[in-house]
Amino acid sequence: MSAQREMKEKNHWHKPVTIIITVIGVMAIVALVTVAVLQNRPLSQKYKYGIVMDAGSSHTALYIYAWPAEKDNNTGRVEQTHSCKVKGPGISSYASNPSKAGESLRVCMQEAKQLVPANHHSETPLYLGATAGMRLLNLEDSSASDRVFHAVEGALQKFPFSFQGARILSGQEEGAFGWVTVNYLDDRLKQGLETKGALDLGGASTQISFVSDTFDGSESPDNNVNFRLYGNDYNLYTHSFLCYGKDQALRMTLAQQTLSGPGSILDPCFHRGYTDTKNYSVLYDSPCVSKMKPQNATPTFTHKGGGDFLQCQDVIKRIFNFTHCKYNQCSFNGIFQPFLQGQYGAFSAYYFVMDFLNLTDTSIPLEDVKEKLKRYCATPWSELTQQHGNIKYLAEYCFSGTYIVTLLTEGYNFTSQTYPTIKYIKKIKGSDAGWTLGYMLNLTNMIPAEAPDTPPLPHAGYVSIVTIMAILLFVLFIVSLRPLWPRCSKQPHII
Ligand SMILES: O=P(O)(O)OP(=O)(O)OP(=O)(O)OC[C@H]1O[C@@H](n2cnc3c(O)ncnc32)[C@H](O)[C@@H]1O
Ligand SMILES: [Ca+2]
Repeated sequence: MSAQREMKEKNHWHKPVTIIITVIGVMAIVALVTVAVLQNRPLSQKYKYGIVMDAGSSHTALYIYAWPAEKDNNTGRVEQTHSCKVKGPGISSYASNPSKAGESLRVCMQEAKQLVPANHHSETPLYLGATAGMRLLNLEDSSASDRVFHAVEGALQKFPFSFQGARILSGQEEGAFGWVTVNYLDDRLKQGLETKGALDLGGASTQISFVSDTFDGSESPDNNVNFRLYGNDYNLYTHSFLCYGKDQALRMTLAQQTLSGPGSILDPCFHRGYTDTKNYSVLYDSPCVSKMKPQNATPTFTHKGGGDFLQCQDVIKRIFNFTHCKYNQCSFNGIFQPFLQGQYGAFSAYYFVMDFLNLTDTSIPLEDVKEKLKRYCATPWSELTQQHGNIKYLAEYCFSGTYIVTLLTEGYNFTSQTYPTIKYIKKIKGSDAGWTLGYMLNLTNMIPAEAPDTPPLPHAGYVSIVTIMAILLFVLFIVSLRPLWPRCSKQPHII
């Protein structure tokens, strides 16, 4: 028993001072880890919002974007949380009744008011950007375009957002911001990866934008946009072809076939059995074709389908001018274009049309794409309407598919080899491909010119290291108390 008492006396762990030191040590380490972790934890996710209205030639769409409030500068963080398609045509169609243009936006704006939290309304920027439809109206009748903008601005100002104005984007801006959107959503900008080109086919204009090593801007400064994003310089080639969106291209193709003012035409881009009566004054009511209007023609003509892909390609080719090029190389209409390079994302009507035709898979060889189009165009109109009902755009898909293939190959010089570099896309990571996101990122300065400083460690790594170090310190502390440990080996044997 005396040996047991002696052992208890030698066991310093039972000394109050040792117990106090150990407890304080443990508390200090727990406090250290807690403070370090809490101090550096990511702040609670508060969001900021931005709204962009895309006033296109064929329709207007509203997009709501949201991003974590404390991380404006981090790429890939801004996401589209909602989109709303405005009912009715594009705002340029309201030239003779501008107040209706403003009214048409109301439903989508009400939706935005519901979806953006009320306490964020006044700090949420709202932009409206108009593209080729308003560009054409502005060319045709600038005071009519001013009246439309006036009505639209009046309607948007009535909402509680921070309205930043409505304006026409230049073709350059439209092309460049489409490229920014695609590469931002793909996370290529921040990581300094090779960028993707952007192909946008609208109703009234079409844009091509890409980075090419052979292009430094000197040959054609009008087609050059320079960006410095996240510490990388980009020399972007971009061009917007006004009148080469699919609706205006269809007008031009029809105009090509009615130059002499015939009473009827057999259009190879429409299906056999298709027939419609069209008004000359309606067809030629656009600056893209107004100069070609035949004199002394009857008011209407009969538009009949011939259903022939190859002939359709021939009439489409006639709207492209390949005769002059003052540069080393051109796409068409004497416009400079450097060598194609890298991958391309093709969106808007490129996607709608190729999706309908089941041709979004670009691993299908270009020759097979043409063969499928040939068969599709040769399908009688009655068979198509039986199969699909009377859906919108049905009559136009033969033209549109043929136009896309012709624009890409004859216009932009894509070949059978380079065709697979194109991907037909609608959305990237949940956000629509288009110029709107790039436009907002630019106007809110959300993409910095220089790469932002990032903490050397992500939060999880930081927490792990602090915890491991604290445990290590604790173990060392315990080991350092070794002289105070009970000496088990010298314990007297109890017999
Ligand atoms: O860029 P701009 O030229 O101003 O025109 P937009 O912005 O109005 O043009 P969109 O990309 O919205 O649409 C391009 C064209 O595709 C048409 N379109 C929309 N949905 C379609 C679908 O499902 N199938 C075929 N065409 C479609 C639309 O009417 C336009 O003619
Ligand atoms: Ca558009």
